[in-house]
Amino acid sequence: MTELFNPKLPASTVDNSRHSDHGTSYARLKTEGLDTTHGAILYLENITVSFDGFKALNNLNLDISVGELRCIIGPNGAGKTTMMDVITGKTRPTSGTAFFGQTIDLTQRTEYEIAHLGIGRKFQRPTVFEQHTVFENLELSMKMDKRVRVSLFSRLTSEQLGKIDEILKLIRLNGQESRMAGLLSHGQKQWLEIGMLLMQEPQLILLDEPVAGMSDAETARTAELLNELRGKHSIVVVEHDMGFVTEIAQQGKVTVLHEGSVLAEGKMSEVQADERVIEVYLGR
Ligand SMILES: Nc1ncnc2c1ncn2[C@@H]1O[C@H](COP(=O)(O)OP(=O)(O)OP(=O)(O)O)[C@@H](O)[C@H]1O
Repeated sequence: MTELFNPKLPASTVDNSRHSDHGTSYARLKTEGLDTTHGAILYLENITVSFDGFKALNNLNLDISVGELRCIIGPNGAGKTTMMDVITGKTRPTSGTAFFGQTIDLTQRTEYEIAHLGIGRKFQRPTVFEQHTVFENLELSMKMDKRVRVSLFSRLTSEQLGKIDEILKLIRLNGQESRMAGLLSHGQKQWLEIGMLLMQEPQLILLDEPVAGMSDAETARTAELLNELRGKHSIVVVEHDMGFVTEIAQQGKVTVLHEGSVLAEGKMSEVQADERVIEVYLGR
């Protein structure tokens, strides 16, 4: 399910120029209303989550930089989903801090507030409005973003239409805008949902196993899509498909979780060569 948000920002922080002087509107790396002076958008420090004494996360530390595309891998039960749940406020850590920018402690915010602050999460299974067209799905996402001053029944401006058009191209659904979303393939629904997230211009995007269940061709296209978003958004991807992770990680950092902690972190080639990672996850 996509979590929709509508950041409650003072009008002065809303950048109305973003559609005009930066080319593509989705191509704008924004940290509106967020203090990222030290370059990080997310800092998890010593996060522990105990379920009846069992530590799903155990002193987890993680920093994500503004504009980074970080892949998180690790065996089943390593704590990847629990980590995403802590970031989005679904699970409260037993101890530790989770900062969004320099000043916002996510552990003190509700799930609803966190979504409104601009952290967008896409769960593994796609949830689109099946009875609506592709175009309407994107339109509805934009209209649910309260920063955009339109009602559900108002007409779209040419700028808004342009933005939908850009996103349609990015998610490879241009030419399919009149199709019912329910008729799309699994992969196309996933892309549409990513497009719906992008319509809301999130500050941080969390993707949970985006290529699970996709065909090889769809997986390859999803890698292309994420590579196009590289440097334009701050993105955390949890994924088990190592071919896909290699494609999107490129020279960036990959974090390996194991038993609730970071086991290894570095370039994909480095973590793939790490004996401990081979032992617990990748195999010989
Ligand atoms: N609500 C809960 N109550 C008790 N234990 C839980 C709860 N949620 C998660 N766990 C346990 O915490 C550990 C971490 O689970 P988590 O789902 O975060 O792992 P994961 O890395 O996402 O695994 P997968 O790759 O299979 O999705 C697992 O052992 C899981 O059984």
